[in-house]
Amino acid sequence: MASIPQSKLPVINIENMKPGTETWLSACHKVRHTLEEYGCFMVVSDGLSQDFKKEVYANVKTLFDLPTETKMKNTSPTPFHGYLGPFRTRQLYESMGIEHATSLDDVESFANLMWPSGNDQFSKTMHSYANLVSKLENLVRKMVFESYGVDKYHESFSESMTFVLRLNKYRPPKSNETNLGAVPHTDKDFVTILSQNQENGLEVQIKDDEWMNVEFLPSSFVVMATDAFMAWSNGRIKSPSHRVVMNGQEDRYSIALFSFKKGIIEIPEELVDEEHPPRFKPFDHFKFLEFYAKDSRYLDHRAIELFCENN
Ligand SMILES: O=C(O)CCC(=O)C(=O)O
Ligand SMILES: [Fe+2]
Repeated sequence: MASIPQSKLPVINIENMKPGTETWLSACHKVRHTLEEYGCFMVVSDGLSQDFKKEVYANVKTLFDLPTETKMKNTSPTPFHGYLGPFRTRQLYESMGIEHATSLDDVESFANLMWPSGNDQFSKTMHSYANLVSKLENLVRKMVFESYGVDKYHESFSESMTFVLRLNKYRPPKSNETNLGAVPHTDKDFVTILSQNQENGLEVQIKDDEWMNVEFLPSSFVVMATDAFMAWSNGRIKSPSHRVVMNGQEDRYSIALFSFKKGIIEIPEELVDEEHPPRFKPFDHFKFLEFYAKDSRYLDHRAIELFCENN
């Protein structure tokens, strides 16, 4: 079991390992056990150099500096995939979505919407970022599948994955405003991978009444499990509740890569037995997202429970 120093997210090294080696297998188990216990961990990645990160966040800031009516052109038929302006439960928040961000054409289409003659630098940078992070997403899933002995499903699962890159901005609160940038919630994609500029604010609920302040290390990402990943694992993996609290005086920017599976997610038969009867019926991931967009009565894991019960 991963042991963690008091109030620090576990940091796991998952890069530069050869599948099949003992180091690899032991890392796979560590990833799985940490996701079962905490639902999230931190990865320090060679790919996120200080220079690259600066370039990524400079581009994100340029994007948010555009007029609101331009940003509102970022629309999508899929819920939570386009522009989100500040709203009642997220007054400090503004967010944009780049769908299929691992395809350069799609990032360019997004940039063409935002800037009349496109923005090559933005497109190249965000596309490289999306590729780096989607590789990490793939690796995390592979490690968990392998640790559960269901690696044979990994490849076909990966072929059905699609990614949206969500760029977030949180402004500091005015004196009469709440400092809650994002209310407590669990994520509805499959694996979330987060980074931030230098401003902290993410908090993860470790126990009922205990919120852990996440301090991102340089070059780090936070890997977070979700309701869909929890359901796939028949309830073994934790979908941690998290929130954003703005204590600083500077704008906070973060980027979330959300992965979604096109089609049905079902519990592998290997994770079902007499002691572990299936807790979730097979479900269509995007239909779950549509359901959640219409019925957001529960922001936490109860949403997937309700959806699977009634579909
Ligand atoms: O900004 C962050 O660090 C977290 C964002 C988040 O939780 C989300 O977009 O679901
Ligand atoms: Fe989230």
